[in-house]
Amino acid sequence: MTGKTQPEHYIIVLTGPAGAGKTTVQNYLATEDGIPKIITHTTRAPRAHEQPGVHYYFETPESFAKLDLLEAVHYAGHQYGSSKEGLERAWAHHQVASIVLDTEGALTYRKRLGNQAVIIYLAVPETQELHRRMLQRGDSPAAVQQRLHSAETQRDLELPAELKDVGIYLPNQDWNQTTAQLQQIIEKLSND
Ligand SMILES: Nc1ncnc2c1ncn2[C@@H]1O[C@H](COP(=O)(O)OP(=O)(O)OP(=O)(O)O)[C@@H](O)[C@H]1O
Ligand SMILES: Nc1nc2c(ncn2[C@@H]2O[C@H](COP(=O)(O)O)[C@@H](O)[C@H]2O)c(=O)[nH]1
Repeated sequence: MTGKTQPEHYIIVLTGPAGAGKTTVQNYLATEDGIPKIITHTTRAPRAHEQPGVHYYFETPESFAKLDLLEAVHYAGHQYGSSKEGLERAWAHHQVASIVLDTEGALTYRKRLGNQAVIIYLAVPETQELHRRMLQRGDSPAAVQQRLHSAETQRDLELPAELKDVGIYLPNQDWNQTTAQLQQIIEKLSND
């Protein structure tokens, strides 16, 4: 026995409105810091570039109903959910993992995991910029309109009041500034 305590495990929860850059940041953390991504489940159809098991596990409403999920939400007409098994698999080999969630999911993770859930809210204040980014990503104009007008995207334009004291508010406009702030957060977690 060395008396040394085990390092804490963390889950970086990337949240914010549609098009804010959550997936882009998740990919960056995987490439730059070797932080594994937790793949979630959805009933929505894959986008042109998306592959099953890489971007999402794509489900039918029937297969989704059979999953054992840590949390699940409805977002813009589709179901999304994340499994406890996915988190445990990532934590078996890594101290830190990441997941992309809407703000409702972020709240659930915080309530269930406390300080182990590190909430990063990616902020892009101008709706026009979100619109531009989704079009640039290849979404159809109709899909962008539907997404931006959904109650969930409107809600996620702000960090929820319950997360104001615990979430990290990270404006994602200048990419160099975003990555500099991300590296500070990762360094702090690694030293814990
Ligand atoms: N700082 C940035 N400046 C300019 N464009 C950016 C920036 N960050 C991300 N993007 C671009 O914005 C688009 C949307 O990013 P991304 O798909 O990561 O958003 P998201 O938050 O995951 O969206 P959704 O919730 O709809 O899946 C992408 O084309 C991405 O390259
Ligand atoms: N609460 C959860 N939210 C999730 C999950 N997987 C993704 N998401 C969020 O849904 C919206 C829409 O995603 P999109 O890929 O269709 O643009 C976005 O905010 C994601 O962060 C999940 O398992 N649980």
